[in-house]
Amino acid sequence: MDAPRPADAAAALAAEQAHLDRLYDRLDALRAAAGQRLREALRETGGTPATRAERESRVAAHRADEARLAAVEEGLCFGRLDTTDGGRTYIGRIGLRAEDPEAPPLLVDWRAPAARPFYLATAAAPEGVRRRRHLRTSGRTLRGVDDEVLDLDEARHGRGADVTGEAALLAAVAAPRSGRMRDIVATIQAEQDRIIRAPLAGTLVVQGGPGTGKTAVALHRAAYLLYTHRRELTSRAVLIVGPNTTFLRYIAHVLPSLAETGVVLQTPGDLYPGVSARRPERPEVAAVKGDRAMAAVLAAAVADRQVVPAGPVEVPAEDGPLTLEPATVAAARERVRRTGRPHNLARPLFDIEVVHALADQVAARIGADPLGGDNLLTAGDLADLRGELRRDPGLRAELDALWPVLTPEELVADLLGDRDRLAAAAGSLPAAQRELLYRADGAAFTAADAPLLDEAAELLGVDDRAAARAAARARRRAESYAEGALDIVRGSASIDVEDEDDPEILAATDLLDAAQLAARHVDADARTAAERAAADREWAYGHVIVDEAQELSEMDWRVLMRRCPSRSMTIVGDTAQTGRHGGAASWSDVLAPYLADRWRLAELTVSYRTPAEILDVAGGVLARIDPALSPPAAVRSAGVAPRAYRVAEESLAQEAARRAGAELAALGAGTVAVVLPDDRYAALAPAVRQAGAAAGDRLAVWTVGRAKGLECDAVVLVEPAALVAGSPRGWQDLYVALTRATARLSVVHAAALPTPLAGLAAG
Ligand SMILES: Nc1ncnc2c1ncn2[C@@H]1O[C@H](COP(=O)(O)OP(=O)(O)OP(=O)(O)O)[C@@H](O)[C@H]1O
Repeated sequence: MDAPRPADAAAALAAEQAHLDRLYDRLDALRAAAGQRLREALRETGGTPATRAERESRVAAHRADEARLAAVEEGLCFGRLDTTDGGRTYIGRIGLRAEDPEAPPLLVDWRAPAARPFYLATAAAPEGVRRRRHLRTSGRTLRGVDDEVLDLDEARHGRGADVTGEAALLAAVAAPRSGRMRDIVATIQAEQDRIIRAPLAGTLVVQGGPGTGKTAVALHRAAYLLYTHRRELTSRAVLIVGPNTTFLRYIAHVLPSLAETGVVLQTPGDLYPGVSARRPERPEVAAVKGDRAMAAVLAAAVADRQVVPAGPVEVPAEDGPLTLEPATVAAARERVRRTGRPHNLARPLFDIEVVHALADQVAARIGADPLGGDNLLTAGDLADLRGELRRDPGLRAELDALWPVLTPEELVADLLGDRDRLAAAAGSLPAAQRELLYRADGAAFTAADAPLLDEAAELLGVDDRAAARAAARARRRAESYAEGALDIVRGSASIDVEDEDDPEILAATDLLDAAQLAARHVDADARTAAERAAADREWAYGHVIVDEAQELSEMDWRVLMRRCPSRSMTIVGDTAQTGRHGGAASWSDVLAPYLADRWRLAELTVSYRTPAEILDVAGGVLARIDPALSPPAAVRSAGVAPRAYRVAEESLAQEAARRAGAELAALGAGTVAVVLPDDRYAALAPAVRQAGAAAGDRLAVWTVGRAKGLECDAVVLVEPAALVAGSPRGWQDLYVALTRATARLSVVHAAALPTPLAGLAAG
């Protein structure tokens, strides 16, 4: 095929640069306008509470606009589609229209239907696309273009450059990594695009090996769904759950650059609002807490707090002491339990039952007819008697002891901190597991406690009558304020409107009554849906995305399913990487309790991170996990074989630091991670960090748990045998550790290497 003449190529580049310039001019104009609107809104002052709230939300919207336009500066336009009918479409991070609304769009958003062929068209199925062009830019300058000619006729006649889209992909995947994830909008692959644009409804599971882009796809799907179902999802918000805060920091910047809001990012430990469960937990304890058996344990713990006294209890009362018989309490408890109400919400019913029984007791004593006839007390007397009893502080204290109103935090802390309570509620668990649950120190909550707290909240119910009464009081206050405001409007109507009786003229009072005006005032909650969602345990999200989903426990799943009653979910993960005891072994096991088989599976098969040389080694480890599994195909090879360095035990830290230094030098740019087994972390991490301090944030020191979902350019893996021996999921941990690198892997060890690594060339 003939290459285009240099003069033609230069002219084509100049034409593209001119188009880019037009796009950036338009972007600048939009940014200036957004800035102007923001400044104007900020200058406004005063007004009623309602107008102030309205202004605050306008300011927030203008700020979001400014941020959205600033975030697309780099790589604003990255593609061009030429269609067989002569059409030409530029694809970019956002859509841009010319000032003239009739003119064709200057730039089409990558999420719009018109952009789809950019990701899907192939020579075999060109979808009307003649040529796909990738634009390589840095800042506002065009550096070059890569063309794929999909019209075979044109390709045969040698028009168009013979460069494929692979160039852009390979450049992207081989670029050095920083500590932040980048978006992949310019190079989304067809199998990824199908997942990103899958319908909103239903549950989609995305299974794929390390580096196949699961996280990238999940984030781009969030952006796509928010774009396509904007109204529905910005009001209900999208929840993205990732394994730990390091991971959330790593991905947090991808979404703003995709210009999205309405997203809540949380770890499983954050899902119970108000408690940020960060305390570390031993894996075997987390395993017990994560088992679904804990749901029954918590239900039993609640039941255990509904006490029947061992013998009769004397309750001091005004007209002489009363006796509360165990049988009376047991009968009251039974009747209340049968209502199925949550514990706290059932308490008033329990009070009524007990008060009735005691009132009958008093009535029998003071109203008995000496002649043996019916009781002499009237219904009114009896009601008075019950009222007195209800207010009696002695009886209230007794009721509090028999059926205490509890917060979830109290229930869980009391249970875990008391062996007797554990024995009563967790009798179905083996004694060793009960002992693991016990904690003597009453310390802060861990991530594995968060789903227990959430479950406890479900079982206890929130008695929000006090809050509802307060809200009603606030509403009444606001209504009387609004009534006053409307009076003023009515009073001044004759001044504002010349002809009061003109039916064509609507006064404020025709459109609003005090209650409506007050409701506007009270409901003006300036928080975004995402902020409200994060603070509300009962929020039902519009869509939930779970990353590294294989790490969630059965109890975590119960929480997530409660947050997403519609089951509109995207679940991404890799069951071969499950590190948590009690994490997912198969997706059907995880989902069956909630969905039976009503979920769809999509698979990703190509690794864009890990080069062929490293995947070869990882493949041997994967075979140890399950001989039926094979690693994803590598999109490229790095040209460097992994190496092993054997040293004496006491030199592990020193050698790891030395290797890290050598890798940093070999890479030039990019990041290195030293991955340590959990049981060596405390001993080795400080020395490695100190030795590598000069590298700054180009060097990270991770345990495997921390490394989940992250990547770097070179990995120095220390003592893999300890990694394998350190956990029942040791092989999975090794598989994760090996597959973090985009380019280079070295292994530093004192003990013999695990068999699949035994063939590594010695360094
Ligand atoms: N289409 C693509 N174009 C460019 N880069 C891509 C593409 N798909 C994935 N990548 C890159 O490959 C790397 C791995 O992606 P990602 O972290 O999403 O994989 P993963 O499947 O979640 O991996 P793991 O299972 O290890 O967590 C990232 O750097 C990502 O940006």
